[in-house]
Amino acid sequence: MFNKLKAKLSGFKEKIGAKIDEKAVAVESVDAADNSRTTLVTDNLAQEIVEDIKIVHEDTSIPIKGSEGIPKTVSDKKIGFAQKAKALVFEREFILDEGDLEEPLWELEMALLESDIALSVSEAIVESVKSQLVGTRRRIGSNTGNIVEDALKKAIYDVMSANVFDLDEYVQNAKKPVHIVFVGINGTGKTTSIAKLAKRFKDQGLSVVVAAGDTFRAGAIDQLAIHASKIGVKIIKHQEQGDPAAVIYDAIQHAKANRVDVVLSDTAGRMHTNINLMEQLKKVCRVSPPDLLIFVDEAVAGNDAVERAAQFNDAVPINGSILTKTDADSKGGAAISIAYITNKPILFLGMGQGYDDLRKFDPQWFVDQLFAE
Ligand SMILES: Nc1nc2c(ncn2[C@@H]2O[C@H](COP(=O)(O)OP(=O)(O)OP(=O)(O)O)[C@@H](O)[C@H]2O)c(=O)[nH]1
Repeated sequence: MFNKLKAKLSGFKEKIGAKIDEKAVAVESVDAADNSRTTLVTDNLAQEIVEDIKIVHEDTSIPIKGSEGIPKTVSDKKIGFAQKAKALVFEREFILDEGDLEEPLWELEMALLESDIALSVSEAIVESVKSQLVGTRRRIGSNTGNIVEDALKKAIYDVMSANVFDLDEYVQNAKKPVHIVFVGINGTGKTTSIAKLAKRFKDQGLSVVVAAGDTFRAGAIDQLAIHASKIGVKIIKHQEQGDPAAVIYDAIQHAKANRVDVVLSDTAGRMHTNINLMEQLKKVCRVSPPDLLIFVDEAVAGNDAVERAAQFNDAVPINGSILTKTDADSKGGAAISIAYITNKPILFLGMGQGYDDLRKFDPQWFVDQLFAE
């Protein structure tokens, strides 16, 4: 899971960590020499100091009094050097500037884009890492790996955690029956996700009915019926090509009459551009207004899934997304981008074909996975 992205993040961590270490060494050598500035400075040592100053000078954009050019005499060197050392090192700390991070941050952005993370999301992550690292005082000898990892974790967590929403809690507390409609294109795992959620709610002690609202695709009704019988929940179905609004209406009536807690309505796969099917979906929502409309797509589709979610959200506002097939996803781009782009939470991740392979989305868990050994 997310192997390619993990490798890229780890590469970035090492690269930027090396940069920080390089700077710490340069600053530290200036610091060390500063402590001995009252001793006699030999020509060799003076040369070393000049080199140190060059490194520090190149490595920082902090304006330092007297830093223009390399001093010419040994005593000039001593004075210039002492001023620089004071400005850069304070109680064995040093400051990272933008120049230190420019190249690795550029590489980070490229790596994020290659991982199918949407452009605006990649930019937000890079900006966050930059603002966390640039201008901050770093203790010489502190663990650079941790510094970088913490910054990356926070940046990724922040873009993923828009409007986190607990569906279990919502369903437990909502007025019954709770009606949830599932939308998305064909073959992404919509029906399987409905079956997984039906089992989840049943395991939580709730009664569930599923509505076979995909009357469009041959075999879709049977597919849902097989799931329903395996899980042991009731299905309401009509004939193929029937009116989905009528099927779903019947499911709601059944739930009300029999005090069923949750109605999960399947719908035919469609794009937001499919006018007839979108009109059909609007009719379903008019006849039996859903409490929640959930968009389902596959994580492996990367940017395509994110774009579809955004387009769907514009056409028929969704309440959140389920991303399926994350077990087969090496890039992680859709999972990282979708909440930020739609401003609606990811609710669950599909992580396999079994009914229990559904994980409640937790941005902290996700971020930890990205940095797990
Ligand atoms: N590996 C993996 N496979 C999944 C996951 N979720 C669903 N699948 C598989 O994806 C395939 C398509 O799933 P369906 O549930 O039939 O897809 P759908 O979106 O309902 O498709 P339509 O009925 O055509 O609308 C099936 O073979 C599922 O077993 C998942 O999280 N991981």
